[in-house]
Amino acid sequence: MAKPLSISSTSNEVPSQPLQWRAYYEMTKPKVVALMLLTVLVGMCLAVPGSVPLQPLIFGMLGIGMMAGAAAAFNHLIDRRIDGLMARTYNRPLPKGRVSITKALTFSISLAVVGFVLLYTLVNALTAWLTFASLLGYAVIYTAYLKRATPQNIVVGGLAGAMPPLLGWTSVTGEFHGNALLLVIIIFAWTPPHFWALAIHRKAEYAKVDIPMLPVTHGTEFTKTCILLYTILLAIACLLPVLVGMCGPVYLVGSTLLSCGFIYKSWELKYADKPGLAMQVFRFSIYHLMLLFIVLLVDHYLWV
Ligand code: HEM
Ligand SMILES: CC(C)=CCC/C(C)=C/CC/C(C)=C/COP(=O)(O)OP(=O)(O)O
Repeated sequence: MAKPLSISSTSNEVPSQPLQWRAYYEMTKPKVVALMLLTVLVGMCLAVPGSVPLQPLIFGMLGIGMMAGAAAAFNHLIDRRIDGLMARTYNRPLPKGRVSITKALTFSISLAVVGFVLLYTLVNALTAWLTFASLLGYAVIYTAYLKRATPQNIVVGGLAGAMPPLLGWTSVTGEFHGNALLLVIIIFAWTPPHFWALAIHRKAEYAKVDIPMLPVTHGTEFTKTCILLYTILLAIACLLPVLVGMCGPVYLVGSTLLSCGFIYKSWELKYADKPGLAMQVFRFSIYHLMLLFIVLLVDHYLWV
């Protein structure tokens, strides 16, 4: 927390060329997009029995990945001022002046346009428009508006981040299906405990830049209660695929173990008086979602 804070949000110093690709790569939030692409892939695999047709598989992953990366880059652009003031983000390419605003804008728009054209021409129009709506949901509705407007910002804004399994599904089938929506609901319920755990740890920084994250507006204890309640809601949501007959026993056992682990960590966060628990919950959430979708995939190929 005692890191030096960057100040300039407009510096246009750009370092020598060879390392610049790293700055662009960083703006796409590659680890977040990688986990999203896993959920896209699982959405594709669950949409059809047997193997996924190659064209939607390749160009769907590519187009959705590019548009999600573009959305993340727009987030870097819009948030460059507050990012420069927070210890977690002050080193990002825009506040540090590693990439100019004009170049970042050109990069984001190009990535979004190429991604959209790939999806529209080589996958299908429904997926292209749904992905575009997700991009707008994250870059415009969440980042530019909700984030600064309400402590429920990430609950509503989380819908954009929850869309990838549906995007994978429609890439392959060209139509909506209730089962894909169940996967969206799971990520939607997962997002608040994922983010609020981090927000507890970074509460002072969000307060400093006037972003009304839940721990800032309603306090740490209230946020811990909400995390626990959402984790229980998530456990219920994780049972829905079994209840509709979409998944089998491997998923039931795997997801139940993961749910118990997550509830245990959230319970501990609320009731144990130990330091570092908030970041443990945050890290656990990432492994939880990754393993959950791997288990979905394993179950699908063993079950179908
Ligand atoms: C509105 C919804 C979401 C919010 C507000 C949010 C917030 C965040 C934040 C602030 C971080 C950065 C932590 C850091 O810099 O140390 C982060 C990390 C991460 N998030 Fe989320 N997240 C959301 C949705 C998602 C979704 C839908 C996924 C994947 C499906 C995801 C996957 C990840 C991963 C993998 C990381 C770790 C990245 C790294 O280590 O570089 N997040 N999240
Ligand atoms: C097309 C499509 C599927 C779009 C989804 C795009 C996407 C990358 C969503 C990620 C959600 C996320 C990391 C939110 C954190 O933003 P923040 O501004 O609260 O966090 P930060 O301070 O780390 O930037």
